[in-house]
Amino acid sequence: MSVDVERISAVPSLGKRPADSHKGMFGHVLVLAGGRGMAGAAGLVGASALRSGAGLVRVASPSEVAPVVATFEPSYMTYPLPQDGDGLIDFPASAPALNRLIDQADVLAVGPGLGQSSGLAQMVRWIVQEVGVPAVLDADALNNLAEAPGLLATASRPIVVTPHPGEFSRLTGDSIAQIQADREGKAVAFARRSKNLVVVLKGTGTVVTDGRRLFVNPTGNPGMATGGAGDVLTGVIAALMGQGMPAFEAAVLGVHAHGLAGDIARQHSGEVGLIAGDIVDGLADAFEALGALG
Ligand SMILES: NC(=O)C1=CN([C@@H]2O[C@H](COP(=O)(O)OP(=O)(O)OC[C@H]3O[C@@H](n4cnc5c(N)ncnc54)[C@H](OP(=O)(O)O)[C@@H]3O)[C@@H](O)[C@H]2O)[C@@H](O)CC1
Ligand SMILES: Nc1ncnc2c1ncn2[C@@H]1O[C@H](COP(=O)(O)OP(=O)(O)O)[C@@H](O)[C@H]1O
Ligand SMILES: [Mg+2]
Repeated sequence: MSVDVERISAVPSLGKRPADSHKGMFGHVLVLAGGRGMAGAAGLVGASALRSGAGLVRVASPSEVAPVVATFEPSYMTYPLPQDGDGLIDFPASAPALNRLIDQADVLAVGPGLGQSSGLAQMVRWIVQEVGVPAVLDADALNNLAEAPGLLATASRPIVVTPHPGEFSRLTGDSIAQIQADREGKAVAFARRSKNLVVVLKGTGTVVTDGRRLFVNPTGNPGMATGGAGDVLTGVIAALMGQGMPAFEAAVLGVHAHGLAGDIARQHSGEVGLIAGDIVDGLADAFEALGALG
């Protein structure tokens, strides 16, 4: 179906770092992710944000999950939050700690592995409505918003949402088949709910749109159909926003670099053996390649 938007094919680049760079110049990312049994999701977001150039990454998770997340990667910091009986972040009990962490953050990456609860639904609504820091919302951040997707229209700062078709179906009420039949049109319509909203509708040929512009990603491969591949994308886009890229540009570069990292990972692991950590490992070469082109 044809959509009335400006089609973008050029991929923005990060630019060269000045010789006197320091980590304060490249953004502090706060990751809110992980729940009982899903420590890996938090680790993948944090590691991919670091591999995408973030100056500093903090990962906050439920108290039983945070020490596990800490064992994956020494280069990010981890913060245990009060948890409920199911091992999920307890909100509003976590609000004071979250306020302190958010004060130190340039961008939030929220959702992978969080789980769903009434407290988490309250937390995500609070983040959308009350918190002024730009954010990437993925996975359970979106599932917890499914009862009130209209709140995204009220966003007063840039928000990037990164649903796969199943999550987009929960947000919009359309079936997965309806979404897949009109990926561009559905993504553009949703993005037009707010001037601050960027939609990244994932899957083969991921669609990125702010409602005015549209990019369809050519990179990536079926080896990326593996658990955690999307968690990696969340960290990539957040890191690029933290480095000062506007949300739409960060989403376009992030999606492109993530797919390229997957293509690089395929050279080593093949499509069958590829796992999400291989995509994290491919990011360094992907950004090197894009830097050389840009
Ligand atoms: N290591 C960890 O800790 C990991 C933790 N993770 C965390 O797990 C949580 C649950 O997330 P999830 O995505 O696995 O489950 P869910 O939202 O029910 O999605 C499945 C539904 O979506 C659909 N669907 C999806 N893609 C589609 C496509 N391209 N095209 C078409 N349909 C598509 C699919 O449809 P189906 O094929 O079944 O018809 C099905 O209905 C979440 O918090 C996540 O962050 C994971 O990241 C893994 C690693
Ligand atoms: N066949 C494919 N071609 C290109 N990209 C793919 C393919 N399959 C999956 N991906 C990418 O992998 C990621 C999967 O994300 P998601 O479904 O959220 O996984 P998870 O929640 O397990 O991390 C998305 O970025 C998606 O575009
Ligand atoms: Mg996902």
